[in-house]
Amino acid sequence: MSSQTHEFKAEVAALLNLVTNSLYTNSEIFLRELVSNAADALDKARYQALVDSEFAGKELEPHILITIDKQAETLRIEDTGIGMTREEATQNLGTIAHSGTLNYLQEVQRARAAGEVTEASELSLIGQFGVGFYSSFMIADEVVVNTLSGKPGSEAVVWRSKGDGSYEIEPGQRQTRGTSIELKLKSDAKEFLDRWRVEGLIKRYSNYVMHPIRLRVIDEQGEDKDPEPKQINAAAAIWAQSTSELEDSDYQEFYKHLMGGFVLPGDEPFARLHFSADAPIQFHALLFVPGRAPADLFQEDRKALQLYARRVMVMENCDTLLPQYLRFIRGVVDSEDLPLNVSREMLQEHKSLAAIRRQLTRKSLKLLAELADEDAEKYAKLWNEFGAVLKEGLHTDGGQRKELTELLRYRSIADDEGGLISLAAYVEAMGEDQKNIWYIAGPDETALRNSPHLEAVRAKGENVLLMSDPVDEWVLQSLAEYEGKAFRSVTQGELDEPAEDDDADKDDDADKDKDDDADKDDDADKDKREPSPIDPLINMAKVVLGARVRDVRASKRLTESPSCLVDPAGGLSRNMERILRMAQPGTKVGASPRILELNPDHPFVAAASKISEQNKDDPRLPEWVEILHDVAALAEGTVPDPAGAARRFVNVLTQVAADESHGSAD
Ligand SMILES: Nc1ncnc2c1ncn2[C@@H]1O[C@H](COP(=O)(O)OP(=O)(O)OP(=O)(O)O)[C@@H](O)[C@H]1O
Repeated sequence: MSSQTHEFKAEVAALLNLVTNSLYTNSEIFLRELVSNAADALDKARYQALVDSEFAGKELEPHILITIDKQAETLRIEDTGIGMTREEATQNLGTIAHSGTLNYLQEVQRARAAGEVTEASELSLIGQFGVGFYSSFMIADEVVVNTLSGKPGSEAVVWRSKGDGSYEIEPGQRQTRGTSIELKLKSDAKEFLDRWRVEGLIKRYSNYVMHPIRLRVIDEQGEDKDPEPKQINAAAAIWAQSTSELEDSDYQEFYKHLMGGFVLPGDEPFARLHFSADAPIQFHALLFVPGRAPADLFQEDRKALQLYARRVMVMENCDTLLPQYLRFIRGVVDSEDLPLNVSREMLQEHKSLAAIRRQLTRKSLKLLAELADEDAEKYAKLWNEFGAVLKEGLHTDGGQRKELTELLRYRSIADDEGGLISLAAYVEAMGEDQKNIWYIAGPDETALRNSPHLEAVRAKGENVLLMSDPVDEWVLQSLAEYEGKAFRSVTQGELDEPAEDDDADKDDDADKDKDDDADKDDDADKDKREPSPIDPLINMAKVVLGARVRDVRASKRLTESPSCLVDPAGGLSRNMERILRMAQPGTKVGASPRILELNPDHPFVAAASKISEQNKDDPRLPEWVEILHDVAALAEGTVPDPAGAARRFVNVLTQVAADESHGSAD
């Protein structure tokens, strides 16, 4: 087949434009990207040779050769990897493998224009996303790829492009399996013809690539200075070395390699776990808890642990080695006991992996628990990054519930600075009279801290956990109690009642039974209610508010505010309803009427009650009742009719002003 010219897909053209025009400050990353592609190709070849008996080039020694050609002013990165067929070259080098890459680049460009991105933060983002093959156009006027696939019957192809919107593809001459990528360096990129510059970059970014990387230099006269090119990377399986042989700096270097080459100051890992196991399965593991949550923590194709079998990488991202709720952990697992010549799908199912996973899970949780014990400050940072993910485990992994429960941390009203508290510390600080672990849940922590619902509990000197993470109440459904103390919401039921029926609390379905339960509890409440001095106002309020409230009653939880809205005991909390609606848009869950509680000791409530007692037809009463309802809704940010509420407030203020000017006129 002869030479053919193809246009790049639109997104590649856009990417190239961004790469050549915005990323010049970090142009050196191209070498790491190309070396990492070459290493991937070598891993793939090694694996393919094991599973496909027809695969060509089995005799080739896996390695990467970098050639600096000072005479031709080119840099070549060559591997004896899997190679590409014509179709693969068209597909892989003509389109963008990761859709996220383009979005990321656009974001960098936008943020740069707005002055929000520093060079360092951009570098760390590149490390996370990888700009890939196209980064070569940052430093090259032309890129020529010579490749031969190991697939039986493949023909060599040459792919070339100037990065200007099109590429050419034609038959090639390459005789051995693998790929060479030749870069015709731009005039301002001649620094990459310098041996020390290139060697330094390899040591910095690619030292732990598990294949030998060799460097060869051809001088200005075309003379080969290194007929036997020397290896410039360590290529060591650090995880298989004993901990006593390794220094902290070795781990730091390896972590950097694992994270794509960049770790910003302050983002160093929170903890690491390096161990080898012999029975029942032999394996080495080197795991890190990263110092910062990655951008892809909640994405399907996020980075996971690398799986090696006898030093051969068999899976770049093996997400079966740890449960989902530990998905933020990064590292390497290498086992002698895994079969190499099976498909990835079969490997994922292999029973050894389940055994490794059990050990890794147990040890990882222990590592976190130790960190929490030894360095509360560091653990608090870790919790802020990964707490939301860890909490998922309480729902999904009953076997580790105890360990996970001890890892939970909450902010609480006892600490205005936002410090975290464990459940153990909470229970430890409980007074003799306190029966429950109090919490308040809602979307906004500041609103929670200021909530009127806390008043009586706070006045008694009891602490309340603040739960502003959407998963918090879900977690409580699988927890229900800690050390025999039930979790109780300060916004639900009567505060001095014992904990409600657990079953009703645990059920997260807003089904009919649940509502019936809540009704039952509520009716029971009504029957045994003591008479209150504000009963006249309560009766009046029930008439004025009608179906908008489930009930009106005198409050035992308010000491300062005049009113608040509470959820019935045993029913779904307002926050939970909100979360269910978010999780299942269009569902009918929620907005069920709530209970209005009035504070008998508040002067406004007392005055309103006195008026209702003396003259239940007083024209001010309906508006005052509405105001008490408005104030309660306002405190939690759920006023149904803001304009109406504002009008009512102004009416009262106008009245106060009129009374005042009367008073001063007298
Ligand atoms: N040296 C090589 N040998 C064989 N295939 C290669 C080589 N270099 C690149 N490729 C192919 O081209 C594809 C695109 O490479 P590119 O670097 O753009 O993305 P990637 O490596 O898949 O992603 P990332 O760089 O984000 O990890 C690769 O997935 C691979 O299939």
